[in-house]
Amino acid sequence: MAVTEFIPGQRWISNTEAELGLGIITSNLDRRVTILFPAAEEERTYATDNAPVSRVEYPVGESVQTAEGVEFEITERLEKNGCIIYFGKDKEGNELIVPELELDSTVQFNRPQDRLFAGQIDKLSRYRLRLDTLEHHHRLQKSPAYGLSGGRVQLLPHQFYIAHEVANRFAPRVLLADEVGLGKTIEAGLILHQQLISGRAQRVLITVPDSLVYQWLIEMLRRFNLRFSIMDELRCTAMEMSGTDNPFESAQLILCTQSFINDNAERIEQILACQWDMLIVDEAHHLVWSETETSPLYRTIETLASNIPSLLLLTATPEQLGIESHFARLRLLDPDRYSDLDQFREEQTHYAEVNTLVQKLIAENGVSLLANDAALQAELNGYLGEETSAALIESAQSGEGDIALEECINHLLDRHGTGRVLFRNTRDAVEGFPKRVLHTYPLEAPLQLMTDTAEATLQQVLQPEYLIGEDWLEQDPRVAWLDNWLKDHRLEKTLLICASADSAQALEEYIRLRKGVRSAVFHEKMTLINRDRAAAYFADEEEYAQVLVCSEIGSEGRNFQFAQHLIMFDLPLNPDLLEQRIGRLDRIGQKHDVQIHVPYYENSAQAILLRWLDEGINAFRHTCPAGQLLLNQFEDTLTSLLLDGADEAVFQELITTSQAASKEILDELKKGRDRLLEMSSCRPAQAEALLEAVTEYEQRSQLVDYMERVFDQFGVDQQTHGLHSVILQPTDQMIYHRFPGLSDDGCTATYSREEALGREDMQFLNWEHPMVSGAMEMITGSEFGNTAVCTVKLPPLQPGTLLVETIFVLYCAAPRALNLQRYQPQATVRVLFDSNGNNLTQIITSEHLNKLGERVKRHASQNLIRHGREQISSVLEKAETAAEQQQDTLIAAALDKATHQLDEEVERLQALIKVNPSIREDELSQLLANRESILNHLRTSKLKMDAVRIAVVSN
Ligand SMILES: Nc1ncnc2c1ncn2[C@@H]1O[C@H](COP(=O)(O)OP(=O)(O)OP(=O)(O)O)[C@@H](O)[C@H]1O
Repeated sequence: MAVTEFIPGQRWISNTEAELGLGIITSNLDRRVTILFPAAEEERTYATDNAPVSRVEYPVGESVQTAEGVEFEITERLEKNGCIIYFGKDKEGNELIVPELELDSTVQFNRPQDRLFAGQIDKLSRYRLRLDTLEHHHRLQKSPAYGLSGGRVQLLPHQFYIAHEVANRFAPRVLLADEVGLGKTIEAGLILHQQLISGRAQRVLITVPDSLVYQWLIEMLRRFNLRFSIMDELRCTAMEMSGTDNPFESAQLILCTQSFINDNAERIEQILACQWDMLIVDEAHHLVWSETETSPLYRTIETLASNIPSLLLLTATPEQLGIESHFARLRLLDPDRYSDLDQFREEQTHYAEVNTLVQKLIAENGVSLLANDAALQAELNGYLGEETSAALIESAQSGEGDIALEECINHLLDRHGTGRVLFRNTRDAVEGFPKRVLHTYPLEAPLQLMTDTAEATLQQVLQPEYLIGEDWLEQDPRVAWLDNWLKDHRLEKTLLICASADSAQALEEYIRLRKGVRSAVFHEKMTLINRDRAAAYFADEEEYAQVLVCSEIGSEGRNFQFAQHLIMFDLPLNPDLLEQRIGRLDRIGQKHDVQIHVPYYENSAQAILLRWLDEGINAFRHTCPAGQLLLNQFEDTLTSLLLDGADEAVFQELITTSQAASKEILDELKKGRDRLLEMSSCRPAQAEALLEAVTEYEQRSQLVDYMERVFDQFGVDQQTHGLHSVILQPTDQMIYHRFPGLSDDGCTATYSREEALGREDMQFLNWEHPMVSGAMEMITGSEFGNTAVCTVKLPPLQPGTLLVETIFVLYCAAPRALNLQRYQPQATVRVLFDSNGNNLTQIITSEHLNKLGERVKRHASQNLIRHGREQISSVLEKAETAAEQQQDTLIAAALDKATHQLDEEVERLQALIKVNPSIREDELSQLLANRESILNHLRTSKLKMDAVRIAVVSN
């Protein structure tokens, strides 16, 4: 660039820092030019021969503003001493004379045409990246897997089915009740992630038992890239002392323990003062409720639940505290629907009838029954109404039996199942779990216990260390047995659970200090940090504790599936607690059979309980969904046997009747609610289709290609690390100071889900990772790559012809949560005209230009644009007109798709509401309101020019 071109008073704009606004040349001395940017109050000095700036000259007809904010349209321009004087008229028709020095400095050149004429021309590679970004963005938003594929998790059908079912609702309120260890935390994470990504939720509160707070923190971060802030009394007080009014306002995602908020009026008030979108409560079986008494924790959660739109309750053992508490948790989800306990009890009995019908349809001759069996058809009428069932029967009769059958079952499950509020997958339905093997070790009872235990309490007989007295560690044969067992299994990680924290503490101290065992302890009386330290020591792969001694409640919900041995130092009376214990090891990720070891005294209460749990109700080797019901039924007989000693005949009778009752209840559950529940918790065909959509959505090779270009353009250094992984490092050449999701130290990242599952030290790069979505947002939300100039050799065209390619997007200022893109038929509208006004859109494609287009140096491009400005402007006008002609068709197509989909959803919900009381009225009104809002916004969409590429035909 010639030195003389910079003249003080001229207006220029920075090519690399457009956000500085319009600059003024203040000096041009010694081959250095200084530019003041008044809007940003910044000054820059550049070498005159390579200053990254462009001259700004407005053409006649353009509307601009003076520094005082007066808008005027330019009618004439005059150049004087290298600077321009603009003449124009303001809105009132007053004439103005404005030297360019007095123009508004805050202008931003974001529109592609403005940038183009301001000489801000991007590289061709950036232009192409912008267009690809728009396409990817649109494809992702339209996919049914949108929001669900970002987690570092295995693609398990039962989890994705639930997540998809729930995440697509507005303000979902559900109870996630999969059996222990099937991944409720992951399901909640998937739902949460989807709601956050789609903009349906922004502020989330998770509350969990003390022992799980860090586990949740880590799971959310490493699996879903969600960074929660832990809030506790100390942190709140510290924040308040440093001037924060309400500590809960300080973050969007907050995690706290249930003990912290329990009955804590002041903190609850602060929580309620914030606007939350979602509340997640883990181990929700702690929320105790009966018709006569409500626990403080229940009341606390009830207060929050009635103020927060979306609610996820998680428990593996929903009926652990009885049907009342189960009912009460459902009541938290929907107080209107669950208002009467007796009615609820009654309803439970009807599930069997629906299930019988479903089972008939599932049977081999289901299609023929549907088509021909008058009795079944009459029954169907009763459940689905005349219209629906007639249509189904007719399609079954006209050869579309399989489709009709599937639809019929779906309708029945939808309308008469429990699936709307309650999801429960069982191990029987989810494959791939290892076996459970029980080892029992009869021991001789210590002398004290052989004599007088008549006055003993139930707790004492079940935890006999309380009977033995202070020196139990020396006297208790279970301790000696443990010592020997650990010696024989030195290399095996073992989890030991006993009921009480005190016993756990004493036992661990004893085996560590007296017996030299590498051990750690974990119970509710420890600080959270120490608990997590102990768990980490146990989990360590090299320097690990051989045994982790846990109390009952302390270990609830924890992940210890890397261990294979579980010692039950005592046994809980409640089979659900037994299941919780086994569930620490028997969880997703367990690679071996689970070995359960139970040392017990012969002829003691423990021996009785062991046999009842094993022989009577088969609770060790298999999950026992009937556990609570069986305990209710037999608790009196069982406890009197435990306290008074075994009368063999009575005991045998107990075992036999328990077996029979267990079988009966299981059969009943299979016939009724549980079978329906299981079917509506995961419909395999839909789950499979969803996982296919997730795999399709992932398109790993496209992502690799896309991100390589992104990193390259943004100046992030990438080195190949492995077959699917890269090392990413920020550099001094980055075009912005920071790259989203990339820390100053850089990171290693893999594109492979399989590798990411095994290598937690690596980031899992997928379309929803913050680095990828952040980069996409940076590109589409800014002017990045929205102008380009190239030359092309296209022999039939006259050399010198200008080709103007314009890209439009259908734009609408709507809340993100409405996700309007999914209804739009295409990502962009492309129009291409030559300078003679010929529409060549169909003849010269983007691919042609991408392939044949050759780079033009910046200075030459700027000159070209300056000289061709008039021609280009008139072509751009034509392009806008041509695009506008498509606008109505596009909007109509979007409206059509949205109406079709939303009407279907509304109809489904309306039909459901008539027969299934689990649908909340507000769900329907919310859906209707959203439908309205989506359609209204779509109607106001406008095509907006997003990018321009000028190609000059060369010879
Ligand atoms: N899809 C998945 N991919 C990888 N790991 C998973 C997946 N689902 C679950 N896991 C792992 O399996 C274990 C059990 O999952 P999770 O803690 O979510 O189960 P849960 O049902 O909440 O258990 P609990 O009933 O004990 O509370 C965890 O270690 C979790 O990380």
